[in-house]
Amino acid sequence: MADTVRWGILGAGSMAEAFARGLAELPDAVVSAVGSRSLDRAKGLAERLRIPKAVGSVEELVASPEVDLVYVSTPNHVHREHMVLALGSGKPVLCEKPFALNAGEAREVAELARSAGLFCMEAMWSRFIPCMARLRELVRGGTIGEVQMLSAQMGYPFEYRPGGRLWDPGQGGGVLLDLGVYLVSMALDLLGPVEGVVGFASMAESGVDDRVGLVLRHSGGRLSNLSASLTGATGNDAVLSGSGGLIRVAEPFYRPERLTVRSVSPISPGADGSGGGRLALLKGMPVVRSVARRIDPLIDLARGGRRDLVVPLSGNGYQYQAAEAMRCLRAGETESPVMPLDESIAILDVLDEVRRRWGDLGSNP
Ligand SMILES: NC(=O)C1=CN([C@@H]2O[C@H](COP(=O)(O)OP(=O)(O)OC[C@H]3O[C@@H](n4cnc5c(N)ncnc54)[C@H](OP(=O)(O)O)[C@@H]3O)[C@@H](O)[C@H]2O)C=CC1
Ligand SMILES: O=C1CO[C@H](CO)[C@@H](O)[C@@H]1O
Repeated sequence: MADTVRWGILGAGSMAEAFARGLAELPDAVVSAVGSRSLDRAKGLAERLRIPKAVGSVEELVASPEVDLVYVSTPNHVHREHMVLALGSGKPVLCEKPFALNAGEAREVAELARSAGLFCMEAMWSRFIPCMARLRELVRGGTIGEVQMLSAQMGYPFEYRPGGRLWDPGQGGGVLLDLGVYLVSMALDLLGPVEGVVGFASMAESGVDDRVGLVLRHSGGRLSNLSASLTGATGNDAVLSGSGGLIRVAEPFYRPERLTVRSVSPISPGADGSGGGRLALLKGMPVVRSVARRIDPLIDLARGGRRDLVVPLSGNGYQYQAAEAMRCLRAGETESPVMPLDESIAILDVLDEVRRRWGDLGSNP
């Protein structure tokens, strides 16, 4: 492999452009070709970003000899087909989220990539943002004790456009596949494998899910409480709770630059329920005991302290996942340890189960 990795971008829409702009942060990456169904659209992007080659079909793009690595940024319903074409042409692949429409499709692609010995990864860019790497370090280092729960939300009031990719069931639209995928990815990343899931949704007129609420049960009794919306604003932040404190991941949690860590020491109620070990402290305070009991957790927060950690990102943040794909390619690794194929399959297993249960629970029309 030459020093510079030559990317071929499949799709010429908004994400294709954002990804190409992100790549500009990497001195050892170039975009050598872009392809879309419409040659004009591919040419438009090529002109704007000075990409040397534009083609008007998926087949031409994946067959291009000047492409080392294909980035798939077409709509969800064609991810499987486009990855199969790229891998079939002997090209490693980075594919936009969601990796596929369901876990069955994801397993098929994973098998193909593995049997061909080619690199393949879902472009779950949030996992590669430096602040998220720092969060994983904190969690593994026991900063908040035993990690027990995640609460996260993601939502924006998108304009309702029935033919658009978000709203069209035929293109794999819906909030679960567009935004829910980030929430479930984060939950799996931080709390481990999922053993059970329940969820409710509201449905848009077009037939896609436009709001969802999920509870995931992870191994060891850990829980995630997740919600997503295509119709309204949410906090877009996340809180990870542990036996010894909590970490707040600042908005937007999928591309964060700040973590707030709060330590909370254990509350051990005495025989009289007055706060036990805190008694000495409480006694010194000019408050009655019943009030002290109520503010005990707040005292703990104040004593444990609060730390803000700022971990800035550069550019638009899409380059970090690309850098990992390039590292893997050079190292001869066919999967990234940060986002292996089994993780993409596990995410879709959860999304499949939620969708299956909606029917079971009769929560939707
Ligand atoms: N990581 C992130 O932050 C984001 C990720 N995404 C993901 O990126 C993907 C694309 O989204 P976005 O860029 O917004 O979508 P756009 O509609 O803006 O672009 C889609 C592109 O795919 C092409 N295309 C559509 N259908 C086909 C087909 N059947 N065969 C070949 N090309 C096709 C279109 O070109 P043509 O007109 O020529 O067909 C167009 O260039 C989605 O999977 C989405 O989930 C999206 C936004 C943000
Ligand atoms: O992946 C995504 C990231 O966030 C966007 C909202 O800002 C989504 O619409 C998009 O699909």
